[in-house]
Amino acid sequence: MSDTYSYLGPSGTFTEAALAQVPEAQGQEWRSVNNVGEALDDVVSGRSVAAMIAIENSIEGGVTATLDALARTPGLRIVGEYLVRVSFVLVARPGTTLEDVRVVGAHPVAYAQCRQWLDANLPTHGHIPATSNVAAALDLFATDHADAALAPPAIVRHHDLVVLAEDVTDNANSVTRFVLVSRSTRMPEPTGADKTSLIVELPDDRPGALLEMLEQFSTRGVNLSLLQSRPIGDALGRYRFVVDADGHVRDERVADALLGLRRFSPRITFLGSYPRADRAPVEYVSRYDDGVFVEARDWLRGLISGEPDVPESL
Ligand SMILES: O=C(O)C(=O)Cc1ccccc1
Repeated sequence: MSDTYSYLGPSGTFTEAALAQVPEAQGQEWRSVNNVGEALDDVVSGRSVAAMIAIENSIEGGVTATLDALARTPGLRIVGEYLVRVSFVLVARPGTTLEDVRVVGAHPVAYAQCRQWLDANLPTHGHIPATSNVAAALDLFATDHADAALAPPAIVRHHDLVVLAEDVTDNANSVTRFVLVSRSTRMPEPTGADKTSLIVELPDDRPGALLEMLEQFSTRGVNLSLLQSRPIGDALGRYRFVVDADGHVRDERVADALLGLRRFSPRITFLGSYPRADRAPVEYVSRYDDGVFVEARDWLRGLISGEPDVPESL
Protein backbone atom coordinates (compact mmCIF):
# COMPACT_ATOMS: atom_id res chain seq x y z
CA MET A 1 0.00 0.00 0.00
CA SER A 2 1.35 3.43 -0.86
CA ASP A 3 1.80 6.31 1.59
CA THR A 4 -0.14 9.52 1.14
CA TYR A 5 1.49 12.97 1.16
CA SER A 6 -0.70 16.10 1.47
CA TYR A 7 0.19 19.37 -0.23
CA LEU A 8 -1.47 22.69 -1.04
CA GLY A 9 -2.91 22.18 -4.50
CA PRO A 10 -4.18 21.97 -7.10
CA SER A 11 -1.36 20.46 -9.13
CA GLY A 12 1.20 23.02 -10.31
CA THR A 13 1.71 24.92 -7.03
CA PHE A 14 5.16 25.69 -5.64
CA THR A 15 4.24 23.42 -2.73
CA GLU A 16 3.96 20.56 -5.23
CA ALA A 17 7.41 21.50 -6.58
CA ALA A 18 8.75 21.26 -3.02
CA LEU A 19 7.19 17.80 -2.59
CA ALA A 20 8.85 16.74 -5.84
CA GLN A 21 12.20 17.22 -4.03
CA VAL A 22 11.39 14.52 -1.44
CA PRO A 23 12.85 11.18 -2.61
CA GLU A 24 10.61 9.01 -0.40
CA ALA A 25 7.44 10.74 -1.69
CA GLN A 26 8.09 9.75 -5.32
CA GLY A 27 5.71 7.08 -6.61
CA GLN A 28 3.42 7.56 -3.58
CA GLU A 29 -0.06 9.08 -3.50
CA TRP A 30 -0.15 12.90 -3.40
CA ARG A 31 -3.30 14.47 -1.96
CA SER A 32 -4.13 18.04 -2.97
CA VAL A 33 -5.70 20.11 -0.14
CA ASN A 34 -7.07 23.64 0.12
CA ASN A 35 -5.25 25.05 3.14
CA VAL A 36 -2.49 24.42 5.68
CA GLY A 37 -4.93 23.40 8.43
CA GLU A 38 -6.35 20.66 6.21
CA ALA A 39 -2.84 19.42 5.39
CA LEU A 40 -1.90 19.21 9.08
CA ASP A 41 -5.23 17.55 9.98
CA ASP A 42 -4.44 14.85 7.41
CA VAL A 43 -1.21 14.13 9.27
CA VAL A 44 -2.76 14.19 12.74
CA SER A 45 -5.58 11.84 11.70
CA GLY A 46 -3.15 9.45 10.00
CA ARG A 47 -4.75 9.94 6.60
CA SER A 48 -1.36 11.11 5.30
CA VAL A 49 2.13 10.20 6.49
CA ALA A 50 3.34 13.76 5.91
CA ALA A 51 2.35 17.18 4.59
CA MET A 52 4.38 19.76 2.69
CA ILE A 53 3.69 23.33 3.82
CA ALA A 54 5.15 26.78 3.03
CA ILE A 55 6.68 28.27 6.19
CA GLU A 56 8.81 31.27 5.18
CA ASN A 57 9.36 33.52 2.21
CA SER A 58 12.48 35.60 1.63
CA ILE A 59 10.38 38.72 0.95
CA GLU A 60 7.32 38.21 3.12
CA GLY A 61 8.92 36.47 6.12
CA GLY A 62 7.11 33.77 8.06
CA VAL A 63 3.87 32.48 6.52
CA THR A 64 1.55 33.42 9.35
CA ALA A 65 -1.17 30.85 8.56
CA THR A 66 1.46 28.10 8.80
CA LEU A 67 3.12 29.38 11.98
CA ASP A 68 -0.26 29.66 13.73
CA ALA A 69 -1.43 26.24 12.52
CA LEU A 70 1.81 24.66 13.80
CA ALA A 71 1.37 26.38 17.18
CA ARG A 72 -2.23 25.11 17.46
CA THR A 73 -1.68 21.51 16.36
CA PRO A 74 0.11 19.31 18.90
CA GLY A 75 2.13 16.19 18.10
CA LEU A 76 3.70 17.28 14.82
CA ARG A 77 7.33 17.17 13.77
CA ILE A 78 9.19 18.90 10.98
CA VAL A 79 11.36 16.26 9.31
CA GLY A 80 12.88 18.19 6.40
CA GLU A 81 13.10 21.58 4.68
CA TYR A 82 13.10 22.40 0.97
CA LEU A 83 13.70 25.62 -0.96
CA VAL A 84 11.86 26.70 -4.12
CA ARG A 85 12.62 29.80 -6.23
CA VAL A 86 9.32 31.53 -6.83
CA SER A 87 8.29 33.94 -9.57
CA PHE A 88 4.92 34.96 -10.88
CA VAL A 89 3.22 35.95 -14.11
CA LEU A 90 -0.04 37.85 -14.46
CA VAL A 91 -2.53 35.66 -16.36
CA ALA A 92 -6.07 36.15 -17.64
CA ARG A 93 -8.80 34.54 -19.71
CA PRO A 94 -8.05 34.73 -23.46
CA GLY A 95 -9.18 38.06 -24.93
CA THR A 96 -8.32 40.08 -21.80
CA THR A 97 -5.81 42.94 -21.99
CA LEU A 98 -3.94 44.64 -19.16
CA GLU A 99 -6.26 47.67 -19.52
CA ASP A 100 -9.28 45.44 -18.71
CA VAL A 101 -7.91 44.36 -15.34
CA ARG A 102 -9.72 45.78 -12.29
CA VAL A 103 -9.43 42.91 -9.81
CA VAL A 104 -6.50 40.51 -9.32
CA GLY A 105 -6.88 37.10 -7.70
CA ALA A 106 -3.82 35.94 -5.74
CA HIS A 107 -2.67 33.91 -2.78
CA PRO A 108 -1.88 36.50 -0.06
CA VAL A 109 1.83 35.58 0.07
CA ALA A 110 2.07 35.90 -3.73
CA TYR A 111 0.20 39.20 -3.65
CA ALA A 112 2.65 40.63 -1.10
CA GLN A 113 5.55 39.69 -3.37
CA CYS A 114 4.13 41.47 -6.42
CA ARG A 115 2.74 44.53 -4.65
CA GLN A 116 5.15 47.08 -6.12
CA TRP A 117 4.60 45.88 -9.68
CA LEU A 118 0.82 45.93 -9.19
CA ASP A 119 0.84 49.38 -7.58
CA ALA A 120 2.96 50.75 -10.46
CA ASN A 121 1.07 49.09 -13.32
CA LEU A 122 -2.47 48.67 -11.99
CA PRO A 123 -2.66 51.45 -9.38
CA THR A 124 -6.42 51.12 -8.77
CA HIS A 125 -6.66 47.31 -8.74
CA GLY A 126 -8.55 45.33 -6.13
CA HIS A 127 -7.36 42.02 -4.68
CA ILE A 128 -9.31 38.81 -4.13
CA PRO A 129 -7.43 36.27 -2.01
CA ALA A 130 -7.14 32.73 -3.36
CA THR A 131 -6.30 29.48 -1.52
CA SER A 132 -3.19 28.89 -3.66
CA ASN A 133 -1.29 30.28 -6.63
CA VAL A 134 -2.82 27.76 -9.01
CA ALA A 135 -6.31 28.14 -7.50
CA ALA A 136 -6.06 31.89 -8.22
CA ALA A 137 -5.67 31.10 -11.94
CA LEU A 138 -8.29 28.34 -12.08
CA ASP A 139 -10.82 30.60 -10.29
CA LEU A 140 -10.75 32.74 -13.46
CA PHE A 141 -12.68 29.94 -15.22
CA ALA A 142 -15.05 29.27 -12.30
CA THR A 143 -16.17 32.85 -11.53
CA ASP A 144 -15.83 36.34 -12.95
CA HIS A 145 -14.86 37.91 -9.62
CA ALA A 146 -11.29 38.55 -10.77
CA ASP A 147 -10.05 39.67 -14.21
CA ALA A 148 -6.50 38.39 -13.79
CA ALA A 149 -4.45 36.24 -11.43
CA LEU A 150 -0.90 35.90 -10.14
CA ALA A 151 0.30 32.39 -10.94
CA PRO A 152 3.46 30.29 -11.42
CA PRO A 153 4.87 30.72 -14.97
CA ALA A 154 4.27 27.04 -15.88
CA ILE A 155 0.50 27.52 -15.53
CA VAL A 156 0.07 28.39 -19.23
CA ARG A 157 1.40 24.96 -20.27
CA HIS A 158 -1.65 23.28 -18.74
CA HIS A 159 -4.47 25.81 -18.97
CA ASP A 160 -5.97 28.05 -21.63
CA LEU A 161 -4.74 31.36 -20.18
CA VAL A 162 -2.91 34.36 -21.63
CA VAL A 163 0.09 36.01 -19.98
CA LEU A 164 -0.56 39.74 -19.57
CA ALA A 165 2.82 40.39 -17.94
CA GLU A 166 5.89 38.22 -17.36
CA ASP A 167 7.90 38.24 -14.17
CA VAL A 168 5.84 40.55 -12.00
CA THR A 169 7.69 39.52 -8.82
CA ASP A 170 9.25 42.56 -7.10
CA ASN A 171 12.45 40.76 -6.18
CA ALA A 172 13.98 38.37 -8.71
CA ASN A 173 15.62 36.30 -5.94
CA SER A 174 12.46 35.39 -4.06
CA VAL A 175 12.78 32.00 -2.38
CA THR A 176 10.19 30.14 -0.33
CA ARG A 177 11.10 27.65 2.38
CA PHE A 178 8.84 24.65 2.74
CA VAL A 179 8.83 22.05 5.50
CA LEU A 180 7.74 18.44 5.47
CA VAL A 181 5.71 17.74 8.59
CA SER A 182 4.96 14.28 9.93
CA ARG A 183 3.57 12.70 13.07
CA SER A 184 6.51 10.43 13.52
CA THR A 185 8.54 10.92 16.66
CA ARG A 186 11.54 9.33 14.96
CA MET A 187 13.88 12.26 14.51
CA PRO A 188 16.22 12.69 11.55
CA GLU A 189 19.83 11.88 12.57
CA PRO A 190 22.22 14.83 13.14
CA THR A 191 24.19 15.70 9.99
CA GLY A 192 26.28 18.66 11.21
CA ALA A 193 24.11 20.88 8.98
CA ASP A 194 20.83 20.92 10.91
CA LYS A 195 18.17 23.27 12.15
CA THR A 196 15.91 23.08 15.20
CA SER A 197 12.48 24.75 15.19
CA LEU A 198 10.64 25.76 18.36
CA ILE A 199 7.68 27.83 19.48
CA VAL A 200 8.30 29.56 22.81
CA GLU A 201 5.97 31.56 25.05
CA LEU A 202 7.46 34.13 27.39
CA PRO A 203 6.71 33.50 31.10
CA ASP A 204 5.15 36.87 31.88
CA ASP A 205 5.13 40.48 30.85
CA ARG A 206 8.28 41.77 32.52
CA PRO A 207 11.29 43.77 31.39
CA GLY A 208 13.94 41.65 29.76
CA ALA A 209 11.86 38.47 29.25
CA LEU A 210 12.64 38.35 25.54
CA LEU A 211 16.30 39.08 26.22
CA GLU A 212 16.36 36.22 28.73
CA MET A 213 14.91 33.89 26.10
CA LEU A 214 17.56 34.93 23.57
CA GLU A 215 20.32 34.53 26.16
CA GLN A 216 19.55 30.81 26.36
CA PHE A 217 20.87 30.55 22.81
CA SER A 218 23.65 33.14 22.89
CA THR A 219 25.32 31.75 26.04
CA ARG A 220 25.57 28.34 24.31
CA GLY A 221 26.89 29.77 21.01
CA VAL A 222 23.72 28.87 19.10
CA ASN A 223 22.86 31.07 16.12
CA LEU A 224 19.22 31.82 15.21
CA SER A 225 17.99 32.02 11.59
CA LEU A 226 14.35 32.90 12.30
CA LEU A 227 12.67 34.77 15.12
CA GLN A 228 9.08 35.72 14.49
CA SER A 229 6.49 36.90 16.98
CA ARG A 230 2.88 35.77 16.59
CA PRO A 231 -0.01 36.87 18.78
CA ILE A 232 -1.13 34.17 21.24
CA GLY A 233 -4.63 35.55 20.71
CA ASP A 234 -5.96 35.68 24.28
CA ALA A 235 -5.12 39.35 24.95
CA LEU A 236 -3.49 42.34 23.30
CA GLY A 237 0.28 42.36 23.68
CA ARG A 238 0.70 38.62 24.33
CA TYR A 239 3.02 36.95 21.85
CA ARG A 240 4.65 33.62 21.21
CA PHE A 241 7.94 33.35 19.32
CA VAL A 242 8.75 31.02 16.49
CA VAL A 243 12.47 30.27 16.60
CA ASP A 244 14.77 28.47 14.17
CA ALA A 245 18.12 27.67 15.78
CA ASP A 246 21.23 26.34 14.01
CA GLY A 247 22.04 22.78 15.07
CA HIS A 248 20.36 19.53 16.14
CA VAL A 249 18.82 18.79 19.55
CA ARG A 250 21.43 16.03 19.82
CA ASP A 251 24.17 18.68 19.64
CA GLU A 252 25.13 19.37 23.27
CA ARG A 253 24.94 23.16 22.89
CA VAL A 254 21.41 23.01 21.44
CA ALA A 255 20.26 20.50 24.09
CA ASP A 256 21.68 22.73 26.82
CA ALA A 257 19.87 25.77 25.36
CA LEU A 258 16.63 23.77 25.39
CA LEU A 259 17.14 22.84 29.05
CA GLY A 260 17.56 26.55 29.81
CA LEU A 261 14.43 27.42 27.83
CA ARG A 262 12.43 24.71 29.54
CA ARG A 263 13.27 26.14 32.96
CA PHE A 264 12.36 29.62 31.78
CA SER A 265 9.25 29.25 29.63
CA PRO A 266 5.83 27.92 30.65
CA ARG A 267 5.21 26.55 27.16
CA ILE A 268 7.59 25.30 24.52
CA THR A 269 6.60 23.40 21.41
CA PHE A 270 9.48 21.41 19.95
CA LEU A 271 8.83 21.30 16.21
CA GLY A 272 11.83 19.17 15.34
CA SER A 273 15.50 18.95 14.34
CA TYR A 274 16.12 18.27 10.67
CA PRO A 275 18.77 18.74 7.94
CA ARG A 276 19.09 22.22 6.45
CA ALA A 277 17.96 22.51 2.83
CA ASP A 278 21.26 24.09 1.79
CA ARG A 279 23.29 21.41 3.65
CA ALA A 280 25.63 24.20 4.86
CA PRO A 281 27.50 22.94 7.96
CA VAL A 282 26.59 24.82 11.15
CA GLU A 283 29.41 27.07 12.31
CA TYR A 284 30.16 27.70 15.97
CA VAL A 285 33.20 28.49 18.10
CA SER A 286 35.10 25.55 19.54
CA ARG A 287 34.28 26.28 23.19
CA TYR A 288 30.74 25.08 22.36
CA ASP A 289 31.90 21.68 21.02
CA ASP A 290 30.07 18.58 22.31
CA GLY A 291 33.30 17.50 24.04
CA VAL A 292 33.48 20.71 26.10
CA PHE A 293 29.96 20.12 27.50
CA VAL A 294 30.74 16.46 28.25
CA GLU A 295 33.98 17.39 30.02
CA ALA A 296 32.18 20.01 32.13
CA ARG A 297 29.53 17.47 33.15
CA ASP A 298 32.19 14.87 34.04
CA TRP A 299 34.01 17.49 36.12
CA LEU A 300 30.81 18.30 38.03
CA ARG A 301 30.03 14.62 38.57
CA GLY A 302 33.55 14.16 39.88
CA LEU A 303 33.17 17.05 42.31
CA ILE A 304 29.93 15.60 43.64
CA SER A 305 31.37 12.12 44.00
CA GLY A 306 34.32 13.48 45.98
CA GLU A 307 37.12 13.42 43.41
CA PRO A 308 39.82 16.05 44.09
CA ASP A 309 39.39 19.12 41.89
CA VAL A 310 42.78 19.17 40.17
CA PRO A 311 43.23 21.91 37.55
CA GLU A 312 44.14 20.34 34.18
CA SER A 313 47.44 22.24 33.93
CA LEU A 314 48.88 20.62 37.09
O1 LIG B 1 2.46 26.54 -3.23
C1 LIG B 1 1.90 27.50 -3.76
O2 LIG B 1 1.99 27.72 -4.97
C2 LIG B 1 1.09 28.41 -2.92
O3 LIG B 1 0.07 28.88 -3.33
C3 LIG B 1 1.65 28.85 -1.59
C4 LIG B 1 2.74 29.84 -1.85
C5 LIG B 1 2.43 31.18 -1.99
C6 LIG B 1 3.44 32.08 -2.31
C7 LIG B 1 4.74 31.67 -2.43
C8 LIG B 1 5.02 30.32 -2.29
C9 LIG B 1 4.02 29.41 -1.99
